[in-house]
Amino acid sequence: MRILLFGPNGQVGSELRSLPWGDGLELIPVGRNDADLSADDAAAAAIHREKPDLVVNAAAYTAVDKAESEPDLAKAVNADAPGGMARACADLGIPFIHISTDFVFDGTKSQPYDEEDPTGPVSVYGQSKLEGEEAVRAAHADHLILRTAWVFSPYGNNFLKTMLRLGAERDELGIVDDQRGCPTSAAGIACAIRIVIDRLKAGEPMQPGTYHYCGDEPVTWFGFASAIFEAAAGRLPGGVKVKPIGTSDYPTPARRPANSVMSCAKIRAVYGIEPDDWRREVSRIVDRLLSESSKTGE
Ligand SMILES: NC(=O)C1=CN([C@@H]2O[C@H](COP(=O)(O)OP(=O)(O)OC[C@H]3O[C@@H](n4cnc5c(N)ncnc54)[C@H](OP(=O)(O)O)[C@@H]3O)[C@@H](O)[C@H]2O)C=CC1
Ligand SMILES: Cc1cn([C@H]2C[C@H](O)[C@@H](COP(=O)(O)OP(=O)(O)O[C@H]3O[C@@H](C)C(=O)[C@@H](O)[C@H]3O)O2)c(=O)[nH]c1=O
Ligand SMILES: [Mg+2]
Repeated sequence: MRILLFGPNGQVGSELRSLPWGDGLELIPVGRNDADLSADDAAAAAIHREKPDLVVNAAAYTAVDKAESEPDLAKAVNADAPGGMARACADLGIPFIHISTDFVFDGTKSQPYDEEDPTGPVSVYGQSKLEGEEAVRAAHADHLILRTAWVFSPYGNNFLKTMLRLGAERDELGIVDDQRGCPTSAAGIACAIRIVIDRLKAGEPMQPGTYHYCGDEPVTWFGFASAIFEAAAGRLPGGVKVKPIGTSDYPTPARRPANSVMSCAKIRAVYGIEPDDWRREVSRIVDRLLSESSKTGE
């Protein structure tokens, strides 16, 4: 089974590449140099060229604040490109796995969001990702849209790495304590996707549709930061104090949902995939990053 992967150098893409492949599964990475997803039809051309058995899209425009001033680029990468991928997959009659976000919700629900809950993005990024979902659904029935949230990993840009960097530079950090969500390791997302792939390899049809997959325990960004600094305890130069603040104390170009906690009941019921144990993953990744930086003397 040949699997074409868009976004191989992002957080999720890197974790997917680091899984053991072979044994009947071949991963074909298609990076920015092979296909610039802001260009019309680049994605479809790559799919028609490679004729894979499955396409996984881990590429996206993920700079939430910057997207407010680059809406056309965000839409091209997050909406038009996945739509083109889905159409090419439909042409070839192959399944398509796409990743979306908790930021498609407006955050006004007080309970965890289900897959059927109404969407209502409050940012350009969220709107572009929602348009991507809609384009995929319209183009190809045999799709799986995995909505995830608050992704962290040793790779690329993410909140965990930002906290370790700022924590080493500053004595005190104010972190918003009135936005709740579910942190999710990129490794957990890669594992979830791999479970779906292994089922396909075993000859089972995909159970198409939209699924939520995220960390098992909701927190605020302040709670997430606190967990990161607990995991790093005693190992950051100077130490750092984390202070809870309100959204209004930390103005940003993009609005973010106040509650984007998602229920993972559906993916557990259909695929037997358990939510991510994000606290365990935070410890593992903080240990890895701090031991790497102590070796390189950074
Ligand atoms: N990060 C998060 O907190 C969350 C992410 N998600 C979703 O999960 C998925 C994976 O996210 P994550 O791994 O964090 O993303 P990253 O930002 O780490 O990686 C995204 C990848 O997309 C590639 N890409 C961006 N623009 C283009 C382009 N024009 N042409 C080709 N490639 C491009 C980047 O390539 P390059 O390396 O060359 O820049 C990068 O490798 C995305 O769909 C995202 O929306 C959902 C919820 C939370
Ligand atoms: C750096 C920093 C951020 N914050 C706040 C701002 C914001 O509300 C929150 C998180 O900031 P970030 O910019 O790191 O996170 P952000 O890029 O908004 O994260 C989002 O990315 C996209 C791609 C998604 O799909 C979402 O699920 C989510 O993970 O923390 C502070 O309060 N203090 C700080 O010092
Ligand atoms: Mg960010």
